[in-house]
Amino acid sequence: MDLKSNHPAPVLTDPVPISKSRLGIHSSLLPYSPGAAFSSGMYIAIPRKKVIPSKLDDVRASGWLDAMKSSSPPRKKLTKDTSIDVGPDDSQLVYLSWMLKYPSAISSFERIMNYAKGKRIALFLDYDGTLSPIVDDPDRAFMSDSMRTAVRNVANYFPTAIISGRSRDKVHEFVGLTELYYAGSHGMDIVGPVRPSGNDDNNSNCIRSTDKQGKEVNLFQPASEFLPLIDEVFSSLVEITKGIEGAKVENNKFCVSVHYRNVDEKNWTTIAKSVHEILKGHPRLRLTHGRKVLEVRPVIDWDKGKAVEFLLDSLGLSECEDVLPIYVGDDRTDEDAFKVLREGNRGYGILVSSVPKESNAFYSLKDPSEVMEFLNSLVRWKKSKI
Ligand SMILES: O=P(O)(O)OC[C@H]1O[C@H](O[C@H]2O[C@H](CO)[C@@H](O)[C@H](O)[C@H]2O)[C@H](O)[C@@H](O)[C@@H]1O
Repeated sequence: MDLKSNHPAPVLTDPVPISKSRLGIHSSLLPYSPGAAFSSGMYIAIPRKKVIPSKLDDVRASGWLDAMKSSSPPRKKLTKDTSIDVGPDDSQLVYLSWMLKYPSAISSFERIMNYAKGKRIALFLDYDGTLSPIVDDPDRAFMSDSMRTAVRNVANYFPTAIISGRSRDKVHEFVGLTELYYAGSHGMDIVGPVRPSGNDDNNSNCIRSTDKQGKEVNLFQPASEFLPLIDEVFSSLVEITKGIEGAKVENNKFCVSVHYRNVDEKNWTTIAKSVHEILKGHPRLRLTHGRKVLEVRPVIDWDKGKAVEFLLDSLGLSECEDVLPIYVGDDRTDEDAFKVLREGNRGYGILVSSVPKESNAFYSLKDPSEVMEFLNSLVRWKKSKI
């Protein structure tokens, strides 16, 4: 295998993801990595700030527990930028008012397609909660056959990539299609096309390889040096949480998920404390919050937004006025991608949510069944143009 790519290397920075700043976790509570710990020269050193204290009170003070509680549809709903308590009768009204800000991508379909006229659409899809419904057992989050058909059809007409927090192998196994590109571990493990220009690469994290079908691809793993550490931390987390009923630790290759969906709420503090204990010994790792899951990942400046940029570049679609990227996702980690599209005024983020949430997305869809409807509409629209 020879080394190819000219994508810029990730730079280690002070990571304050949207999710954290929104959740009240101050950046100084996140672990930092001393630059000296990195060997590849890819990273810019930043000074180590605060060491996270280990006391249980600090787990609470850092906002972890609040974040854990808010990681499932809460009784508190958001109207505009305000949190208020509402009764069940009001919830529909609140949802409708939220949809004024994030209109349905189905009812706005014509408008989106008017904007897409003359443009090439590139599609990016999250997996859990977007293509498959959220279920209690992460190993059984299967997508339906009809969704698979919809994704296959859409990938026949538009360059399409799945960008998931899961390991790339796992999400590929769940989706089971060869027509698309896959990015696992929140974009830290990408198999993308060999760039059309065939440009050579001086980035050691990008490797020219072949996929299972024998097609030439680029494998990009910006956190490859973290692999042994992630394995070690995975084992420690399995060990430290094994007495907590319902806890499940998932190895996602370049990140680790600690699930608490099936843990009694009275034990969430114990879960938080366990993860906190592990993280405080590993300043090169940080925490993000997902849907009833704590995710431990390397401190590198790489996320789903960067993965979208990388894939657009690999597809020869970056810096093109006539390209319209659309990203569909449901999770806090998808906000990084929504933000990239919104800030660059480049394309549309579509948030999948049945409850009001502040987001960097432009549009919304209620659930995976609406995602499927949207994908089918895209295919019908494209066919009508041919
Ligand atoms: O980026 P994604 O594809 O959305 O992956 C994010 C996490 O999804 C999975 O967990 C979530 O879905 C599970 C199955 O429905 C659910 O049980 C869990 O509570 C959710 O957090 C996956 O298991 C994680 O590893 C991913 O990081």
